[in-house]
Amino acid sequence: MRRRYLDAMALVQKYGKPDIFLTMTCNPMWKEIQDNLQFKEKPQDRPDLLSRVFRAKFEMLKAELLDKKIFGEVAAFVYFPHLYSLVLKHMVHGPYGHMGKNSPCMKDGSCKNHYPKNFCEHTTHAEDSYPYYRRRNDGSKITVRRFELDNRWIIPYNPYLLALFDCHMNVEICSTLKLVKYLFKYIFKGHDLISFKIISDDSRANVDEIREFQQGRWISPPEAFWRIFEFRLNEMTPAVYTLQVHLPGQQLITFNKNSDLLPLMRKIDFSKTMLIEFFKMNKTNERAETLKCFYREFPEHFVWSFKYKAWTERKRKKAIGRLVAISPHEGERYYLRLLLTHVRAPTSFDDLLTISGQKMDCFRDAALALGLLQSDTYLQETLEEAALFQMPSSLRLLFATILVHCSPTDPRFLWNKFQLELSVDYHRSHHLCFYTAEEIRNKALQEIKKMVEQMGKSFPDYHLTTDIPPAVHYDKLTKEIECERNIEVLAEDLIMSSRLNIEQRHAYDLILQSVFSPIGQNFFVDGPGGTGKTFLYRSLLATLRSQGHIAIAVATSGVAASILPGGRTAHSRFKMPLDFFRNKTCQISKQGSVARLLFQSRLILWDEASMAKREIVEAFDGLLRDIMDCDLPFGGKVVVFGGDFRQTLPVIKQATKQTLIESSLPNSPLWLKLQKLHLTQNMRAILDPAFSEFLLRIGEGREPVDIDGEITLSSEMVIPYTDKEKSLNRLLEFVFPDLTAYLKDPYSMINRCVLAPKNTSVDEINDMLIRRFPGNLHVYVSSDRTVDPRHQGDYEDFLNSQNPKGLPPHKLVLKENCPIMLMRNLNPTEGLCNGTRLICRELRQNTICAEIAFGQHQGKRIFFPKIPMQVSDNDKNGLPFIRTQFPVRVCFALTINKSQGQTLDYVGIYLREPVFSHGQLYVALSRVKTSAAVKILILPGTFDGIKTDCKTRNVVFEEILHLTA
Ligand SMILES: Nc1ncnc2c1ncn2[C@@H]1O[C@H](COP(=O)(O)OP(=O)(O)OP(=O)(O)O)[C@@H](O)[C@H]1O
Repeated sequence: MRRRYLDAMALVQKYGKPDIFLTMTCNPMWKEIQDNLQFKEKPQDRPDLLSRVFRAKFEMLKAELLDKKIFGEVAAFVYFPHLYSLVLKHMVHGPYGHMGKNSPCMKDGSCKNHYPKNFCEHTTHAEDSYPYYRRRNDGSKITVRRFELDNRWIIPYNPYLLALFDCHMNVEICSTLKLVKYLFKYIFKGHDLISFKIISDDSRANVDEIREFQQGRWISPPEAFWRIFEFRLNEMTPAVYTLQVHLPGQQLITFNKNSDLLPLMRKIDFSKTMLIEFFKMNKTNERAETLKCFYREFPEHFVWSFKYKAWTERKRKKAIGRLVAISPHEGERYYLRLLLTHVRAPTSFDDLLTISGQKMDCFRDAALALGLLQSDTYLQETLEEAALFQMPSSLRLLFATILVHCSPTDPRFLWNKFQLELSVDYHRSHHLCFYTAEEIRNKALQEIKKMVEQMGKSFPDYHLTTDIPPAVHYDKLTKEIECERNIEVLAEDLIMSSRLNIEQRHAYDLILQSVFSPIGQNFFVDGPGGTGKTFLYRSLLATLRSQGHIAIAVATSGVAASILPGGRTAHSRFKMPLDFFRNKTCQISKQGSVARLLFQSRLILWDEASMAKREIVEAFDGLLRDIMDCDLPFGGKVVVFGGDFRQTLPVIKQATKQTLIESSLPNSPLWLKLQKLHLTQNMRAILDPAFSEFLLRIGEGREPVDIDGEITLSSEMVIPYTDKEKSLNRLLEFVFPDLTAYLKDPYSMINRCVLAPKNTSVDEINDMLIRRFPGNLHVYVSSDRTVDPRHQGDYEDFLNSQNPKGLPPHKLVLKENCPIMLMRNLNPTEGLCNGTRLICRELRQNTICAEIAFGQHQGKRIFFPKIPMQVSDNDKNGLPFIRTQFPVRVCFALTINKSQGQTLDYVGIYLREPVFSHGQLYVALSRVKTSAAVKILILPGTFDGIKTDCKTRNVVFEEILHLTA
């Protein structure tokens, strides 16, 4: 068994990805086969032997099954060259639904395991989701209990391992935390249980419920066999060392309750513990000195001898270390643990206490000085630090951000302490305008109030002063309108209308005509990437705004919103609930200021509507009908949607192709109500018509594919793969040829980007580039806490290792002048949306000062505090926690989905794995103006024997293109 297990592991290592695990059901037959055949060679080298055995067994079982008339339970017979095997009944799910209404998997009328699955040409492993296994629509069918089932009903299995070991065995990609939990549950859940009822023959006897229902333990014959022979049922590898953590002089010892303590005390050498010896090794052992390990990494390189109480160099076997869990209630011991998890190669307790040459009084202070703990006064320190910059208007925005996003315990204290710094510019102008101290104070307060209200909060809730005049009701109602009216119209946008091409001009005229006619129409501007949809919106917005009308601009994604003047995400503008699944209405009061704004608007533009779920657009329709008291679509307002269904569709976690298509706008009844305006001329790639034509073929899935379903890219576009490091360097050098040059002009870097399908690849590239970027490295460590404080001690390391989507990393590594992206909608009115790109200007301990890099607010300086951010409840890690960190991440590289809508000068596409969803390859390629401005690196997959430099997958859901044709 063990050998088989190791063989299986070898196979997995040979064929599998590093992040996979193996589950298997024990089968005593293996041992029998092994004993009988006396395998000298590895089984996979002797397919002829296996073939004989399996063939014989196959025939035997088939006969038996036929004899017992349970043939229907054999789902499929699979033949491999040289290998014969059976796929037993549990490899097929069903029949259920109309074929078997009482199937145990039926819940609320459908299968809780989501069978039948969709057909799928390739196995794809999307981000944060289960893998979608290949299920070819090749016409194969099997009859199970009178019903014909095809590939959609087959439970994932690994044909090679199945044939080799002849048992239900599968290899799964360990894609989610839930799956890991499931694996452990499988191993530790114990023996199968059944509940049985004993019915008395004598029906008149008294009913004894306790006797009637008993829980019985049922052991299957194979399990009994394994237990009798004491074979191992599972094993864990690598070994895990539990590392002790103790305060100085507080070493732990264990002893028998009957031990005589005095001799014991004399016998034990307290000077030697795992921790103290770890310190000693870091001072005296050459290897330890060069390795500079964290305490938890030490057992990977050294072995602890319990007998001699010493670490020696590890020669064999793998092991990893984990520090014992310590609750924050334990005080100093907890802080010591915190330091040990973040400080490399400490040489003593004193060394841990010494930070920047200064010895701290306790471990807590040391952790605080290293920024590992969030001090009670961190907000105060943040404001103190930012005040030194002497930029009072930015300081007021920071103050408002702190009020709204950081929930200070005593806002009034902060106001009293910093009111001078917050109003210093009014003090300066005091000599010119003769303001009184009271007036100056009120002016600063009014401005903070305005910002707080822009962020959607009520200013009086913060109780900064008692004497601030309450807002006039009318002001409250018009504040959103005022904000919209204050959006600056740029001169370059104003002249755009004179530069429109014929198609754009046609759309522009039609839309404006509708705006000024009594009954508003609704449009959908449909055009491939680069045909100037955004160009058209900008000219429309500029024309209407310059005439004093209200035109609202929203986009589905933050990045696309940041490109439009005054743009906001549709979610923030229409107050869509974050958990749209539970609550499907916009949180806007009909009497409120947003409703008034929508009422008065002449035009509402919604960019990248192809990325929005149809339910969101339907909720928006409901909102407008309600506000306008009109049952026409969108309440009779002129609403212009725009997008391209060749590009990426809504992002829905774990969604199948079917769900994605069903959730997109063309499946809504509203789609038919929208007048379609088509743009066809690619203005972005106007100078490279061949490239423009190639892009369309990619977008519409017309580029020819080979037998593996892959397209071939031109060799000029592809970076040849030699080895990962060299090829990746070539890609990065293409996009960022001279990183030092960007120090002088960081703006020249903002239109260069590496794109990748998944966040993991994006993080890899960002990490490489930030280290190569010139300048001093600043590492900001987040403080992570569980929502339920009781779990803090147990999960601290785990939380730090988590990198959930939408949250900044635990270790945020930044340098001055590097590009960053905002990860929260801090203040959309001031240009601070989720997706806004900025340039880091100054990095302090508690504040980051950055400059908006793009769009209408370009050049504006902003201070960011650390903000507590919570992972969404429905996140798959199953453990809600709060991370306090700067709400930004480095953005040399972006995911393809985030780049949608942008025009870039140079793009490097990093395909560590192929694209996994509709439109991704098209979006990535179509960001640039010519084919010379894009390079692609395709890493060979785990199973690719030969190099496939120029071949890659292009995922196009033709169904959605047919719907919109
Ligand atoms: N009429 C025009 N004259 C000059 N340049 C134009 C015109 N229309 C579009 N462009 C330019 O073409 C590029 C692409 O335009 P735009 O971003 O508006 O396209 P898009 O259709 O919104 O693309 P995507 O679907 O990728 O978001 C931009 O650089 C834009 O300035």
